[in-house]
Formats: sequence, structure tokens, C-alpha cells
Amino acid sequence: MARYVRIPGSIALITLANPPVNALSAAVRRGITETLSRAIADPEVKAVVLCGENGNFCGGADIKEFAGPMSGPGLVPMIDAIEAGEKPVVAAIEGVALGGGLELALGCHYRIAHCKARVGLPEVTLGLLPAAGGTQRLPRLIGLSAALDLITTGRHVSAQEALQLGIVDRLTEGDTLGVAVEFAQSIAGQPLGSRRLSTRTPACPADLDSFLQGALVQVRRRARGAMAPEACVRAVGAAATLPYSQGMQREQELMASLFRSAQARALQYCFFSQRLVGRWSTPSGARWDSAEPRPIRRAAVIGLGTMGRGIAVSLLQAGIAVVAVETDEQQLEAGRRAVTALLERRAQGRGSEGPLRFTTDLQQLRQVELVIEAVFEDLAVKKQVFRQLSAVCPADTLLCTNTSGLDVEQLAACTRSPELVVGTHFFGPAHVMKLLEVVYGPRSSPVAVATAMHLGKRLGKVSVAVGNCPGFVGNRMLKPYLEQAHFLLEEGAAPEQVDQALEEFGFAMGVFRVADLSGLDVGWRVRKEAGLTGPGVAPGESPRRRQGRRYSPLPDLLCEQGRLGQKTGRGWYLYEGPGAREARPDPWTHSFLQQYRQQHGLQPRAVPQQEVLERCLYALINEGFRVLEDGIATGPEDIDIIYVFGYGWPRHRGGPMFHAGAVGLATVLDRLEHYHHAHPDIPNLQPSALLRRLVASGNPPIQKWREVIRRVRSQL
Ligand SMILES: CCCCCCCC/C=C\C=C\CC(=O)SCCNC(=O)CCNC(=O)[C@H](O)C(C)(C)COP(=O)(O)OP(=O)(O)OC[C@H]1O[C@@H](n2cnc3c(N)ncnc32)[C@H](O)[C@@H]1OP(=O)(O)O
Repeated sequence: MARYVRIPGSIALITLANPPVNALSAAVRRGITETLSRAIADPEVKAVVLCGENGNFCGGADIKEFAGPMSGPGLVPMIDAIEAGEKPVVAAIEGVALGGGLELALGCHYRIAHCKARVGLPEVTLGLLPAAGGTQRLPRLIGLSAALDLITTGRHVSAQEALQLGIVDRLTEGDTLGVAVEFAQSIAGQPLGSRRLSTRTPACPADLDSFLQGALVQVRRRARGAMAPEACVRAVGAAATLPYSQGMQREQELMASLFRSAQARALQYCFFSQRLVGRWSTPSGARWDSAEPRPIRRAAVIGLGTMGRGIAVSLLQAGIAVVAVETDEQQLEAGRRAVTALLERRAQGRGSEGPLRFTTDLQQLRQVELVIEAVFEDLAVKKQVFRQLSAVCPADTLLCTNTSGLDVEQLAACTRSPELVVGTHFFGPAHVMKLLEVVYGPRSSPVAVATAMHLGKRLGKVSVAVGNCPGFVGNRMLKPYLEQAHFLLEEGAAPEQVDQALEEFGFAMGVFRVADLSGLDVGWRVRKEAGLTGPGVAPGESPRRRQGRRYSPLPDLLCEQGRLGQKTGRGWYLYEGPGAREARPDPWTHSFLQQYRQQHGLQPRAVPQQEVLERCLYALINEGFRVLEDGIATGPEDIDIIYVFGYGWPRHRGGPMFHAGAVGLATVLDRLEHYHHAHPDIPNLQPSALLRRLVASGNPPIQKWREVIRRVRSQL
């Protein structure tokens, strides 16, 4: 909808009214078209002001409409009509002007923004391009280079930057609408020719061809198989090389190639899933809309290793006071130096941080409302810390453990108030990575979950509430994926071949590069504790079998050779030296694998790329279905958001569960059956009951999986 009023001073005021963000639904487009005609036809009206209600100008096209047939007036003719009109139209921008919202404002003759407003063309993040003239008007307003940056990254720009770039004409700290109305009165009757952006010539770099070529190379490197960034470069290129009308035609053609693409569907699914996971619930009935989070003003971080330092920085940047605790003065000093350096590096342009105190004295925790324990990943050590915390902290302090997979309930059992214990699984570096798994144990109270979820949001994270099991959601699913990668090496593949297949799929780094980066000793320690390698293994057990199933000792053997990854200068790959980052295929690894296969009588074979992808990804996806069956994740969206934000799953493929649906569940089932038949000693390849049930239910769309999941769970 759009409301129309004529206000004193011969100004027509058109207000977009479609809460919460005034998205340009068919009804809003109709409303704008009709009210604009009214303003143009009314001889009393000298100028028009366009604004949005509830403090937001416009969040862009209504993304929900993209899934169905589009109806109602088109955005392009509507914006063209505003620009071509003989009466000046002033956009009064509060809140956001994004996507079609900014394109609408670019069709207006002037733009006045509130100093807290944000503008941008984020279509690329939805697998699209700004196809209501954005790729043609913005370069004509701010030049090709700046427009290309905004359009290919989709980043939001502050009002101050928008003013500097020339996107908006004026900023106000006060009443945006009042300023816009006054401004409209002041320019009524002035010629509009130069204010029509479509008539301008864009400012272009001197060597246009090589500039555009360079931009294509850059987005291809950054986007790893995503189509939209490349289409954006081509559309912006058309603004530089073609007259406006032909540029618009090119924009429409490129949009048509993206609009119904699988990538656009995947990215739009991610957009809505990211919001859906905020509406969490737990099997015990706790819910986002009934559990009240506690306010957190003071927190403590126990342990200032890499994770603890990042967590402390995250809390401080959210304005929370932090007490940082280490066991001795030496560790404390190292932690203090590291945290200070991180804060200094991130300080430019940031707001003020909360106060920070360092101590070795746990008694200093009497005032804090929340503690995040981030000590060494060892259950016995963590239990000891939780006993101490429970003794010194007030009984109502929320106690969180930063663990990547240990049993949260065992830690809760060490405290006086087990209902106030939750897991907060941060991803490293904790002040950078966007994901937070909030792990509720069987006794975690609704308020504890709500507080941790709310804290995540305050820290700028995407928080996902998950149940308690070894590895939670993310690391539990990672295990079968890693296992398959190791089995593929045994069968004849090389690490770089497996990595290449995964990187071509869209992962920023393949599994072996990631292992080298994180350090191979991390998994080695976990396997030792689980009795899979080291002294805990029963004498006489075959090296390639553990607990009745196939096992690959390859990563253990590498660790035994001191090859721990980048930190030792060698792992699956070879590096220039310890700490170096550029991975080179290592002849040592190849001959080591050859010897290993000979020693175990394994006949190497050429492993096709398709098999690499299917075995690694479908094993991971299969575990995802089990996670859903077990109620550890509430819906497929939780898993997908965890993988997109925490594990480098390519966003344009929507996450593992979305990918399964896109490939076709029947195909995934069929391939898993095939591989399980070929490898009956790998239980992870046995298709899950839920996958079978979904296929039997006719491969419903992912939005309908929850119903099937509920039925399967109730029968288990
Ligand atoms: C064959 C070829 C045919 C071609 C025809 C097509 C022609 C199309 C022409 C032009 C196309 C233009 C494309 C666009 O404009 S795409 C949209 C671009 N806009 C965006 O990407 C902005 C998306 N929104 C946001 O970034 C945020 O929501 C923000 C506006 C910053 C507000 O953030 P916040 O305050 O944190 O609130 P939420 O994110 O939780 O959002 C609140 C609810 O509003 C829903 N929402 C937000 N934006 C939209 C939107 N554009 N469309 C629909 N719904 C939107 C959001 O989902 C939340 O609701 P819920 O929690 O129920 O999911």
C-alpha cells in the first residue's frame, strides 16, 4: 500500500506502508503508481515527497513474491515514470533504502537521508542483480568504479558514506520528512533535466576494458562459482558501453538468466532461514517468543587461549564489561597482550568497548552475570572449572562452555544450578566468525537458552539453538565427511584431488587444506581420547577397523610423523616453513599413501570427481538427516545455516540439506544405497530412516520437511 496526502505548501506526500520494511509488494507498487499519477494530475501539487512509514524507507522488492508468478505493475516502468515526471520527487530516506528501495530513490530527483540511514544494492546476495535500473543509474550517479563495488558486494553503506559518494544529496540529524518537505518546496519549479540520472554519462576509468576484465577476474576468485556477481559486472559494464535504453535491456536479459536460477533460490532460502533460526524452540517446549532473555552487562571469560581471546573481544565490542581470567601470571600476561592487540587492530571506526579487567583470581567473578569458559578442550579440565565456577559465582550466574562437542550435561552436573548451564560453541576466530551454536542440555532452562541466543545476536552472530550430543550439529556431521575423505585416499585419490573437487563445488578450502590449517593434532587428540588410536586400542585390533567398522589410520600416521599441518610446515601438503600458508602438493605424501596401500593390499583406482563429491557430501547430508531424526536440530534450516556460516558451505548452494533437496532426495538415497552396498563396513553410508521417509512422501519441498520429521520422531 501507499498512502497519499496533500500537505500545505503544495506538496504531495506519498508514504509506503507495508510493515516491517515497506517491501515493494504488488500492492505497494500499485499504490505508488496510482498516487504518483494523482500527484502529477493535481494542479495544486508542485512537488512530491516519497517516504516510508515506521522509520524505514524501503527494504526493496518483496522477496517472498519471487517464488511465485510476478503480478502487478513492474518496478521499471514505475521508476521510469517518477524520473520522467515534470514535478520534482524527493526521497526522504530513514532506516534503509535497499535493493529496489534504493533503485526507487535513484529514480527520484533528490535524496535526503537521515544520518543513521543505510543504503545499498544487496541483490547479489540473493543471487540477483539490481534490475530496476540500479545497474544503469548508480554508475551514472557515482561513477563506474564505486557503483561496481557496491553492486558486486551488496554491502550496506552508511548515510555518511552515501553522502560522500554522492548517492544522497543531503543528510539530516533531525526530522527527515520535515527537511525533505522544506527542500521540496525550495526546488519546486526548477528544471529537472540534470536530475534525471538516466540522461547522464557515467564517469569511467581510463582503460575501461582492462578495468572490467579485472573486475570479472576478481569476482570469479571471490565468488567461487556464484553467477550473480559476474552478471552484475556485465550489467554495470553495459552502463559504460551502451546508451541507457540498451543498457536497461541488457540489465533485464542478465536478470532473466538469474531470476529463476537454482542459485537465486538457494540464496533466498538462506535469507529466510537465517531469520527462521532466530525463532528457536526446544523439544522440552522452550520457545523464542515465551522465554525472556536476561540482560547481560558484565561477563567473564575463563581461559585466554585463541578462542577465549576472540570471545573476550566479541563481548567487549558489544559493550559488555569483561573479566578475563587465566590460571597464572605468565598466561595472563600473554592473554592481555593478545587481547589488547586484537582490540587495537579492530579499533578504527568502532564504537566504545566495555571495560576490561584481567585477573588470576576467580573470586573476582562475584559480580558477573554470565561466564564463558574457554579452557582446553578436555572434559576433566572443564569439569574442574565448572565445579570452581559453581562455588564462586552467585547461584543465578549463567555458566556457558565454549566446547566444540563435549557433553554439556556432564558439565551442568558439576554445578549447583544445572538449569543455568548451556554450551556456546564459537567458531574461530571467535571475534570474526558469524556462527554461534547454542547447545541446550536436558536440564537447560528456557531463560538460559534465551539469554545465550540473545547474547549471540548482540555479538553480531547468527545463533542456532541445538541439542546436546557429541559434536552437536556441525562437528557431528563433519565426522562422516572427513572419514570419507580419508577412505578416498586409501582407495587411490590424492589430497589435492579431493580438495579440488570440493573447491570446485564452492568450498573456499577443501577438507585437507582445512585440516592443515586447523592442525591435525586436534582430531588426533579426540581420537586418542575415544580409544580409536594410541594406547587405548585393544591389542591385535586391525589398524583399518575400529569398533566393528572401517577406520582409516592415515591422519594418525601423519601426526606420528610430526606432520601436524601448517604449524609444522607439513601436513597433507608441504609448506615453505612452519606457519607458512601456501599449500603445495607433497611428493612425500604421495609415496606415503602408495606405501600404505601396498602394505594393506589395497589396489589403487582412479577415483572420479563425482564420487569424491557424492561420498563426502552425501555422507555428511545423511548424518544431517540423523541429526533431524534425533531432534538435535529442529529443522533443515538450522543445519544449513550452521554449515553456511560456520563451515564454509557455499551459500549459493543453500546448505547441505537444501542441496540434498535440490539434487533430489531420491537421487541422494539411490547414491547412498549404491555406496553402502559397495562399502557395507561404513555404517554412515547406510541411508537414514528420515531420508527414506521423505522420499516415500514424494520428495516434499524443504519447507514441508518439518511435518515428516515430526511424524518420524513420534514413531521412533
Ligand atoms: C524473468 C525476469 C523477471 C524479472 C522480474 C523481477 C523484477 C524485479 C526488479 C527489481 C528487483 C529488485 C530486487 C530487490 O529489491 S531484492 C530485495 C533487496 N533487499 C534486500 O535484500 C534487503 C533484505 N532485507 C534486509 O536486509 C533486512 O531485512 C533489513 C531490511 C536490513 C532489516 O533488517 P532487520 O531489522 O534485522 O529485520 P529482519 O531482517 O529480521 O526483517 C524483518 C522481517 O522483514 C522481512 N523482510 C525484510 N526484507 C524483506 C524483503 N525485501 N522482502 C520480503 N520480506 C522482507 C524479513 O524476512 C523479516 O521477516 P521474517 O522474520 O518473517 O522472515
